[in-house]
Amino acid sequence: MTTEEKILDQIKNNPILIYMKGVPDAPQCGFSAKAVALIQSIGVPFAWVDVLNAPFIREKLPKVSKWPTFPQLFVAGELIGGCDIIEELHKNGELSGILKGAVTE
Ligand SMILES: N[C@@H](CCC(=O)N[C@@H](CS)C(=O)NCC(=O)O)C(=O)O
Ligand code: FES
Repeated sequence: MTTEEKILDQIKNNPILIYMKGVPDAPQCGFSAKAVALIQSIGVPFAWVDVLNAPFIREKLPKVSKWPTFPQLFVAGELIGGCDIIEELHKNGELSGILKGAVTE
């Protein structure tokens, strides 16, 4: 499997997936820490990939998703965005519905 195929596979098979730096219990960057904390605050199960531990994915994902930075949140196969967008969706009350909708699909 190529790195791109692996990425597409991960996105397809995990209804909520965050590519982040570090792991949810020990994020290695403030942006990833904030993003994952907001997702955790909704209380839905989610998958994660630590790009610091997956250098090929770190290199390839921005080309696949056309999003240059980490974190990157995918819900139901679609890119939602990074930390700023997750924060915005949390503030305007949309994050919960987006995440819960994906889990019960
Ligand atoms: N404003 C961005 C902040 C994220 C960001 O700037 N990430 C940088 C530093 S962690 C990044 O991923 N750079 C590319 C890399 O490290 O591979 C967001 O909303 O997610
Ligand atoms: S690792 Fe330095 S800003 Fe994210």
